[in-house]
Amino acid sequence: MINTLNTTFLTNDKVYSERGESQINSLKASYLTVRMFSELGKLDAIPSWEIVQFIKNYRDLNGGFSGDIYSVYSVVKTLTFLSPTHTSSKLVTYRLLTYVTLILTLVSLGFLFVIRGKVQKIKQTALERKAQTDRLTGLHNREFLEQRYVNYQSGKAHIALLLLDVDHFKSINDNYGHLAGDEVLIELAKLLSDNIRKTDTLARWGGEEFAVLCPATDPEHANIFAEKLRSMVASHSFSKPETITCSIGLSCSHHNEPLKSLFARADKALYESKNSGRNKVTYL
Ligand SMILES: Nc1nc2c(ncn2[C@@H]2O[C@H](COP(=O)(O)OP(=O)(O)OP(=O)(O)O)[C@@H](O)[C@H]2O)c(=O)[nH]1
Repeated sequence: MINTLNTTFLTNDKVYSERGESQINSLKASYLTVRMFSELGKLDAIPSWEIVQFIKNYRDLNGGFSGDIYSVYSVVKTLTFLSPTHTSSKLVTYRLLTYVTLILTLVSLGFLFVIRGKVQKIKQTALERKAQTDRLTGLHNREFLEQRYVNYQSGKAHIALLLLDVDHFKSINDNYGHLAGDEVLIELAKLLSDNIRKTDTLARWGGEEFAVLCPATDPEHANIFAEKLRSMVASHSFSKPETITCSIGLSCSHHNEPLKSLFARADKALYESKNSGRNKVTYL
């Protein structure tokens, strides 16, 4: 197209015009504008830089465009922008960008979904752990021990339950203060947890009372273990007061015995240990 224009409209004095002769800029401009519009369908075939270059040849002496040529230049620019190739390539780009954005959004959403699920699980686990943990000592609480008992019950072996209660704990509070009493409970919790098997479950049953569940433990070994704990507590050096003792009630489960009845015997045994002078182990 540019060659055609060149040969058709180039005048002797190298000025383009409507009729190939005119030196009037406005005529050149209007012709080129109309021509560009009519070529709109073919605009794809002409690289825009070629057209732009063509028009740039009309720079004035100072290197700028005269008003008319400048308007043609602008029209070409606009037409180039509106040309099907330009539009369609833009459309492809937009479409591509949309797909990429969509994929990125989906991936991000999926990622967020997974993260959210994990955070929720962590929160849930933390909540469950909190609900099953004694705040003062950090030991498991009664609810946790009850659940463990159900798990232990799957086997046929004995399960031993020890109830351990600090002797005269009220007098510790009275003589040394409630905080010192708390410290005794914390120290005792650590001492006990350091001296049970990994398979045993230690819990703070309430107040100054602790419980130990020992799976696969017959009465003979449960007695030996309870006695070991009792003497260990009695000989341990605590902060304030230095010495404390504890009484222990012990029972071993019969086949499929509910925790309630196992606990009732251990509690009765503990009561007997207290009544027979404390710092003792009783098995029932
Ligand atoms: N410091 C402290 N004291 C507690 C806590 N829980 C319960 N107690 C106290 O423990 C004391 C238990 O007293 P009692 O039930 O009379 O038993 P005891 O003085 O240990 O006497 P015996 O069990 O018969 O040897 C009460 O004074 C409770 O207030 C606790 O978390 N911290």
